[in-house]
Amino acid sequence: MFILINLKAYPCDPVEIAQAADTVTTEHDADIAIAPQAAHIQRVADTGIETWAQHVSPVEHGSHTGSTLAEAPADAGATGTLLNHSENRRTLAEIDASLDAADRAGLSTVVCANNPEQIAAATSLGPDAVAVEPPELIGTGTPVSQADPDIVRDAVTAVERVDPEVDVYCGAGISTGEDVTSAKELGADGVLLASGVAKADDPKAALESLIE
Ligand SMILES: O=C(CO)COP(=O)(O)O
Repeated sequence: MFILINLKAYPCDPVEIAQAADTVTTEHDADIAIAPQAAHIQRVADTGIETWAQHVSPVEHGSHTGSTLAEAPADAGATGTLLNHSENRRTLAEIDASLDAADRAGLSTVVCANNPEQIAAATSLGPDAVAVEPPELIGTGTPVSQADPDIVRDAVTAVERVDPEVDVYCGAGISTGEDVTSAKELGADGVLLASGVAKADDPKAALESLIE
């Protein structure tokens, strides 16, 4: 199971979390990546942990002040990017153009979506993976795999119908190894989480509990 940890804009130490994730990854042969703030990508990537951007803009080189050109996080060491997170929703046209930008920069892609219908639409754009995250469960500590298992099952079915090559992740409220196992049993290839690690008093212990 791939475990992608989105640090959002939480007041955490991204390098401390990255170092802990790198240690846990090595000690337990786990598959963990960290998505920090854009300005922290280089320092996080320098720890050796797989590093992702939280978003890249749907632009090429040019007059795009304030945008995140896909090549910038890639140059800083990122190998993938989230797109269309629930807290950063984009139009279908923008997601499509951001996917082109990520491809151009050699970044892997996960397109987030609220429900199986949006997951089907996102899958049709050809990302590497999609992630279903019901917004009402984000940050609650109540795992989607427990509160709404059908949304995960239906997302998996939707992806199989549109493009079985695309991986399916789920997220919202995930914080324990049990949650990760439940997600796997529902057919997910990975999980996306944030507060369970970014807000933990002991991020290393939180990471270890995820892969138990
Ligand atoms: O939005 C999320 C990951 O991108 C999920 O957040 P929580 O893990 O805090 O529920």
